[in-house]
Amino acid sequence: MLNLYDVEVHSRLLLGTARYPSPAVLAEAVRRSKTEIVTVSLRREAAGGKAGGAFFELIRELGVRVLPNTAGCHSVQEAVLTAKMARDVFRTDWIKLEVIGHHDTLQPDVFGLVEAARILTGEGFQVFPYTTDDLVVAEKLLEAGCRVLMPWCAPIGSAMGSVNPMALRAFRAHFPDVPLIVDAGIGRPSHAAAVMEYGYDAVLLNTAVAGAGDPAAMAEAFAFAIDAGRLAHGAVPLEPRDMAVPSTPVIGKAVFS
Ligand SMILES: CC(=O)[C@@H](O)[C@H](O)COP(=O)(O)O
Repeated sequence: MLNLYDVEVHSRLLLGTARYPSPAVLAEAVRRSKTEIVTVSLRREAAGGKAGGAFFELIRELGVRVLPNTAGCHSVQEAVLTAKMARDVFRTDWIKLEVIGHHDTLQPDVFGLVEAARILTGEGFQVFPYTTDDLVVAEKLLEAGCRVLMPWCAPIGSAMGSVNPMALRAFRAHFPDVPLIVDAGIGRPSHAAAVMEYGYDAVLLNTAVAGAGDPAAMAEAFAFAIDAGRLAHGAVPLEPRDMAVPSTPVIGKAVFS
């Protein structure tokens, strides 16, 4: 079981709800992913006016927990205001906090992120910060009151998978007791399995499912991969070696003799 701010969930896949070909496909992807948590961009959907209302209704009907996000916010003020609106709309203290700092990479503005996290935790929010793999920033986020961290593995929507596996492993090792969710940049189920093998607690992804040829089938594939990665981590995988090691060490002997 995964414990996030005292809420226990079975599924270790958190799914984004943007860019699906249709609401029906989104609903089917959510069902086949077996996710218990979806993230929703309040700014993007609210910008649709009436359509935004219908979308929020659809999300409520999915029967999963909502993690509203501040996607598209580029300043502390915008992110804090969006979080407060999201709390009213979805009646939850959970907020996935994004403060975007760079137009090309959509890299978080980590200074603004820490500031916004401090303000929001002070107002009773339970903050899921989308951050880089920088350990110092992560420490500051914990000091600001975050009890979950969400490091990226590659830029949002890039589908690259982990571009710096060493940093992600160090991040995991540095915060053994903090729930860690890899967020953004996952492109394939194998990428998700890899970060779960590093010992991450969960994965949040959107583009890789919404943009797939068959989003619902891909959602299910991710669910299997995440479970496989988790199982493999618990089974303690071998470390790679430089040299060959014979897998059949004793030559000429009968099996088990
Ligand atoms: C939906 C959402 O929250 C994204 O901002 C998130 O970071 C996912 O990124 P990918 O689309 O790369 O999976």
